[in-house]
Amino acid sequence: MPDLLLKVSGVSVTIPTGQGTVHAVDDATFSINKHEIFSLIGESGSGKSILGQAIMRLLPPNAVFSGKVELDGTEISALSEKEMQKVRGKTVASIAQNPYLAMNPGIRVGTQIAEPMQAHLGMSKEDSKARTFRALKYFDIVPPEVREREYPFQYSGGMLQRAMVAMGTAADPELIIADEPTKGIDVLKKRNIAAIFHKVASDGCAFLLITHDVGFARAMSDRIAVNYCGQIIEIAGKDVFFKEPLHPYSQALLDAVPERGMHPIPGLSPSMIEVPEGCRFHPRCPYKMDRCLKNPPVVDMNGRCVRCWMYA
Ligand SMILES: Nc1ncnc2c1ncn2[C@@H]1O[C@H](COP(=O)(O)OP(=O)(O)OP(=O)(O)O)[C@@H](O)[C@H]1O
Repeated sequence: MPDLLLKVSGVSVTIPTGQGTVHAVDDATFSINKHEIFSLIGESGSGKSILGQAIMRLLPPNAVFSGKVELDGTEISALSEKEMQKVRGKTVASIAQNPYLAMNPGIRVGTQIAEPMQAHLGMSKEDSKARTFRALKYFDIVPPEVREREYPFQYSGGMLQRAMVAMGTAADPELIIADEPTKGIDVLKKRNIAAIFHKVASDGCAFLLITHDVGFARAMSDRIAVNYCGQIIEIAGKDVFFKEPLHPYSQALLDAVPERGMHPIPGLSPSMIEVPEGCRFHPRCPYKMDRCLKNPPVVDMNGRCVRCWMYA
């Protein structure tokens, strides 16, 4: 039996806006095992980041959350903000999209990497400094005694990205949530990020990768979840998923990648405010049936899940 780390049960998030209520996440249910790399893929605006924020409890202040998130047996969705602050960084850490926004420009990089070690592991300044040196070397940020004293603007983009991973992993979290780690970076840097993540994962850390980069998800993951219009519509092991995606949206998403001819997905992405009735993909689905106007059940086939009437 794999060792369960994260269990997300029936999580929904709505965000009231002047234009109406955004149904950002609807009934998300999945789990991540220890040491597993789990990717959440899907079109831009489909609610992937909001789901990551819901797990970290870093939602916009007006967002309405329901459901349950358990991490290592603790229901973190029921913790007070003060208790959650201890969990953030220590058990679950996030790596943001943009290192230039995520790191404080006025604080030396070494100090920023050492901070979670002091806050979460109770390390002294000296011990955290020694460990920061080791982390900088580990992530090829050298020479550490020079780099440690530098500010973010003195780093190259790739180096800063690695420093951000060093910061995220500083307190040995069990789970890292990385939101679009390859956004806007070239192929070479993407390979670097993949290598770094594999290195961290081989040391025992699990990952929730949030990405619309299907190729990156394929190279990295053990399992894949596909998000469409706020709902997870398929979860499968990486190999079976890429060999035989079941949901018509998953099939269309894979056909849209360059290796498969870049066929555009027909129709427009639906509004997250006025979401389609029943199956949210039915207005664009080539296999649409009458019953697709009703909410499809999630069909579980030995751990492979698909939200589609064709398999019910
Ligand atoms: N603070 C907010 N207030 C209102 N709506 C928001 C807010 N943040 C996100 N949304 C909306 O929630 C929906 C989901 O957004 P989210 O950022 O999670 O999508 P995504 O799949 O991560 O997209 P991307 O890949 O472009 O980051 C979108 O319709 C977005 O406009």
